[in-house]
Amino acid sequence: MHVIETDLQGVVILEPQIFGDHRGYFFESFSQREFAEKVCETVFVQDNESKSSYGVLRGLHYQLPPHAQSKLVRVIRGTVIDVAVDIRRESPTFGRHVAVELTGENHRQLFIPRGFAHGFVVLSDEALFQYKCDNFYAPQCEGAIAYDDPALGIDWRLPASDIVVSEKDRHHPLLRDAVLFNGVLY
Ligand SMILES: Cc1cn([C@H]2C[C@H](O)[C@@H](COP(=O)(O)OP(=O)(O)O[C@H]3O[C@H](C)C(=O)[C@H](O)[C@H]3O)O2)c(=O)[nH]c1=O
Repeated sequence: MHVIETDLQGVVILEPQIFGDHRGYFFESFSQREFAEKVCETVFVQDNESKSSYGVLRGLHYQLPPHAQSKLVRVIRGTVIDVAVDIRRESPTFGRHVAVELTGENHRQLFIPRGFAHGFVVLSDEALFQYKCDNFYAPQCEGAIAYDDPALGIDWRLPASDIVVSEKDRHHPLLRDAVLFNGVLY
């Protein structure tokens, strides 16, 4: 597995070693040993899967401490732009984001540590999205910020008219207000 640093400390891209042959391909999609050796010691406790059609945007979500989650995300089929936003108020990269294209072909994964909001948008007709979390779902501690907050400057690569969100994701605060009204994000 090859690890690629990003502009945000701790957010890394993982490129697994793919073994292709006349039958197709094989790769280890996750190894606790290699992850601990090359990324960090964390124990994932929950696997999630979601399927979304073209234009669906899920995010920008996070869980507040003590239920904050690190996530290891990947696309089984399709293409997404996956985004992590630093929401740690004391961080020198507070409010900065990385955006990475994850596809069923490039097999890339993104590790998003605790302290980041996460979301993705689907560029293909459909995307099958799978991810590991190192803390359980805690809806009472869910937080979110507006995916289209101008201060974040995220290029979702689609016309706004193509973006499809849940009713919930239509009404999240700007990061600036979330800091004010959510108190400490982190
Ligand atoms: C996240 C989650 C949801 N659910 C249930 C709750 C709802 O009845 C249903 C759909 O939930 P939601 O609309 O919050 O799903 P997403 O919009 O994909 O939320 C996720 O979107 C972004 C991309 C994230 O990184 C988070 O993991 C998560 O917030 O699944 C569960 O039972 N367990 C869970 O861990």
